[in-house]
Amino acid sequence: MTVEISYRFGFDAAHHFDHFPEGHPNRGMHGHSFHVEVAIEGEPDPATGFVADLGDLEGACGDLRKALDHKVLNDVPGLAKPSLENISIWIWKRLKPRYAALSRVTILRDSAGQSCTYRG
Ligand SMILES: Nc1nc2c(c(=O)[nH]1)N=C([C@H](O)[C@H](O)COP(=O)(O)OP(=O)(O)OP(=O)(O)O)CN2
Ligand SMILES: [Zn+2]
Repeated sequence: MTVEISYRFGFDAAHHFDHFPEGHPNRGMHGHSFHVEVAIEGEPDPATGFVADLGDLEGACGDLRKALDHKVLNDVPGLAKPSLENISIWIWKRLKPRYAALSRVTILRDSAGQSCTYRG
């Protein structure tokens, strides 16, 4: 029986988008609060009952949070264009080698009702 487990974390960060015209609020440096939900799908291991250890996943996400929180996202290596789309892909690339059964990375900007999901 396949189940999906997930872990959610938040971070606050700044970014800017150079493709918007001069004077547009998205062109200048501005900040957001983001939430990220990562999901792993699979069958529970009969020996443990776990698909993956959520404590271990929390640790892996903590490292990513450290790389993003209170940063200018454009300056984070690999995130020159820090859209929701590219942030979700950036997180996927860093978790997938450790979690082969990673099924989804969703990033949400709750305050604006916006989200993006990457499934590989
Ligand atoms: N497809 C995408 N479109 C846009 C993205 C994106 O990541 N993918 N991002 C933006 C900007 O980040 C923009 O700053 C979002 O602004 P807005 O929609 O006005 O949201 P708020 O400023 O209200 O968000 P708060 O965090 O509540 O301040 C634009 N388009
Ligand atoms: Zn923005």
